[in-house]
Amino acid sequence: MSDIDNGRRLRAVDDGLLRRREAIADLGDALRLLIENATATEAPTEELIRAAERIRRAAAPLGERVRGRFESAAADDLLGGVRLYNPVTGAGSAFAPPLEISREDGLAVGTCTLGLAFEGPPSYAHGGVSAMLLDQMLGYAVSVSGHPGMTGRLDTAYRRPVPLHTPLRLTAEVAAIEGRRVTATGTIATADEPGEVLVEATGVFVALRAEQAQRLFGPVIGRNRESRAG
Ligand SMILES: CCCCCCCCCC(=O)SCCNC(=O)CCNC(=O)[C@H](O)C(C)(C)COP(=O)(O)OP(=O)(O)OC[C@H]1O[C@@H](n2cnc3c(N)ncnc32)[C@H](O)[C@@H]1OP(=O)(O)O
Repeated sequence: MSDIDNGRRLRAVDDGLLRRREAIADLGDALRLLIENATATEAPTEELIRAAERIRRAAAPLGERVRGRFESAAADDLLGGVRLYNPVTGAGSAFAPPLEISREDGLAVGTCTLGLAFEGPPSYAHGGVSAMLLDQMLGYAVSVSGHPGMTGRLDTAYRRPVPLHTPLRLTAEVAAIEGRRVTATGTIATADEPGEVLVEATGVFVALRAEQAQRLFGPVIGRNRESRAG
């Protein structure tokens, strides 16, 4: 194959992957709308019955070709950090708020707005959801510090309830690196009052030894490499 043909082939692969990722994000948006509306709805009972039937019909074709536990999604790039179905940040996840994270002067900063699907105490976020957001924020800060690890411990202090339907601002940063242990801290506040901390967390992340990483993730990473090569 000539270089030109090869270049065209690679561009076609890139265009196909890009299109699939956009389609996954669009499906994720539709699912998140469905979940929020299904949680907030006060529509008549007959409408709920019809909706359940329509949703089952829409889900069926998606279930015809599915991946197993040890296969990463075709549109993901595990080693490149692209995880479209991450339950906190994934654009394709029906479950994710989704949380968007960026870096500002060495600080990880996250933004999201939680809907009624995340309600714990009436009109406020469930405490487990706050812990989930902070686990991701701290894990991100630890990962971009160049010392990735798994959460060994996550301590959360709930100072004030986290309001729903309110833009939130989250932060995280690495506080200490001691051998395989990395300690990170983070906060949740509203975007309007970033100085008033609603929830704060301290997490200890532990870097895996090579044999641990191989034992836990070997089957998935091996398949990911094979599919990239193919
Ligand atoms: C851009 C990408 C962003 C990605 C963000 C992802 C965020 C999400 C992250 C997660 O949610 S990870 C999933 C939840 N976590 C787990 O499932 C971890 C389950 N636990 C384990 O697999 C093991 O317990 C663990 C790997 C954490 C530690 O086991 P080891 O056998 O390697 O620990 P070891 O006993 O050798 O201890 C190593 C060091 O870590 C310390 N350590 C271990 N477990 C600890 C713990 N739980 N708390 C505090 N320190 C801990 C331990 O004291 C020791 O410190 P020193 O080296 O200073 O002596």
